[in-house]
Amino acid sequence: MHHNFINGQWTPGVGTRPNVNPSDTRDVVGEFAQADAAQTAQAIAAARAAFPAWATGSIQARADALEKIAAELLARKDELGNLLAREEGKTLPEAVGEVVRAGMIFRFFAGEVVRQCGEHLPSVRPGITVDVTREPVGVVGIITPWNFPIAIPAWKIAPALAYGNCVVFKPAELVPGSAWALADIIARSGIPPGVFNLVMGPGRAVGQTLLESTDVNAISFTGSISTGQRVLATAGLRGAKVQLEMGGKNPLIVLADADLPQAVEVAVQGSYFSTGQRCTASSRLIVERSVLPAFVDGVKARLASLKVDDARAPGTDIGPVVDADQLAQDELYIALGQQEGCELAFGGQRVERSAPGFYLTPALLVGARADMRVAREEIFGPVACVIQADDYEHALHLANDSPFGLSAGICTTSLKHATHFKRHMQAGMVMVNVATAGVDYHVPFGGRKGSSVGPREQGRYAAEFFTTVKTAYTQS
Ligand SMILES: NC(=O)c1ccc[n+]([C@@H]2O[C@H](COP(=O)([O-])OP(=O)(O)OC[C@H]3O[C@@H](n4cnc5c(N)ncnc54)[C@H](O)[C@@H]3O)[C@@H](O)[C@H]2O)c1
Ligand SMILES: O=S(=O)(O)c1ccc(CO)cc1
Repeated sequence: MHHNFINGQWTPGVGTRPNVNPSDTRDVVGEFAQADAAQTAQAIAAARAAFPAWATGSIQARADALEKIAAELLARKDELGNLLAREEGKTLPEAVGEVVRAGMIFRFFAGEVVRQCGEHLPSVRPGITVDVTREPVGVVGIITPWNFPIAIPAWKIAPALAYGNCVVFKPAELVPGSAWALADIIARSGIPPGVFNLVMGPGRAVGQTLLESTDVNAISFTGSISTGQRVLATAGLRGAKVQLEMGGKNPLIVLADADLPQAVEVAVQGSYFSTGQRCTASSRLIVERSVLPAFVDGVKARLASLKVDDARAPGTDIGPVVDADQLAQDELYIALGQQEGCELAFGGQRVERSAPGFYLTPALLVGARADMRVAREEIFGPVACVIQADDYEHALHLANDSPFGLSAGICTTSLKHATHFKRHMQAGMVMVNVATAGVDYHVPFGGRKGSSVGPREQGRYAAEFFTTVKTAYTQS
């Protein structure tokens, strides 16, 4: 049994929930505690009580704790990657890579603890000086989705702790294993009781309590648009600081002058790896007319070479979809795309493997138009659609015609078009001859329009959300 971690104690929940392997639904990864609103309130109270000492305590102790967490994550990358692949379904190399990303994030923020700085300025008034400093926000509620079970928690928890905040962490119901393992490592890192708390359980009980509690000063959320809107309406309305990372409908433009084999690889990597379950996945492939047939043939040939199988089997390129609901959603959109007039040029079929799992072949819809639902709504599976463009200007117009603005890419050998695209694409992250998915851990991450609310995550920009600025005037 895996308990919640509240005020330095492993604490049984009010119920339990099994964690099921999507590659083999007969395999139960473990039983995990489920909290209710009252237990969540205990965690919030513990974080509140721990905050004054943690916020003003030794920064060396903070840095040492984060470095210890980083070192253990990196040392156990294979074991934790195996757990992650087993509970979420991304392939073993992808899962090990995610654990390494989590370790590097903790290492980065261990360094940031001792690199915090402020400003000392002259005042416009004689005899007065001004200091601008950053202070922690307080108690931070961290609410995460299932698709990056350890990296997303790491990139919220590490900066929260580094800048002196206390944390109540509520992971997604589908992937408590990696969250629990991370909590276990944090619990042994030397941080005082109450500074970090893990509360597993349903969004409507645990998450909602975090949103409503006036003892929670900030909410950092990654997940769906609908839940994000609820976070904004509840926590935002009561004045909490709110950071939302939500969906994407990320375009990849392929121009006639692109290196075509490279463009095919960039498209396949971005659209289908990690089973397409990345908010940065390329789900709209916007292709200039003259190269469209060759591009589609290239993508189909590459997809045919991919092995869809158990996430942990050697040689698997694409693991299963995360659960039955997501599989049904993927299939619904594939059928909808065909009803809207697309041709299903490849895949989109359930496949049987040696064990019962949620296996779907990567689907390519050709002949999409910008107004179709498959071209506007996030599917969050191994499904991409191809939209024809007349030229670069048309392609850019189509790419920007979206309620989302997270990541966007272009494949071209034209410096002129690449430069124009980087400036005029309305997205938080733009890529030239690089997949829309696959980002560094030390630079800002986030989007525009309906994709994100609040300051960027990651790198030094994380300080914007996890600290609040103070201006001090001193008459000498
Ligand atoms: N932009 C990004 O950085 C990014 C990254 C990964 C995933 N996503 C998005 O996440 C979605 C998939 O993840 P998901 O299905 O886990 O999303 P989700 O919104 O269903 O759940 C996210 C988290 O919110 C919690 N939650 C649910 N109801 C809640 C409530 N009433 N109050 C508070 N918390 C509540 C869930 O329990 C979970 O922990 C996709 O839409 C994807 O685009 C975005
Ligand atoms: O684009 S990816 O590098 O795959 C990536 C990693 C982590 C996250 C977390 O939101 C998103 C995208």
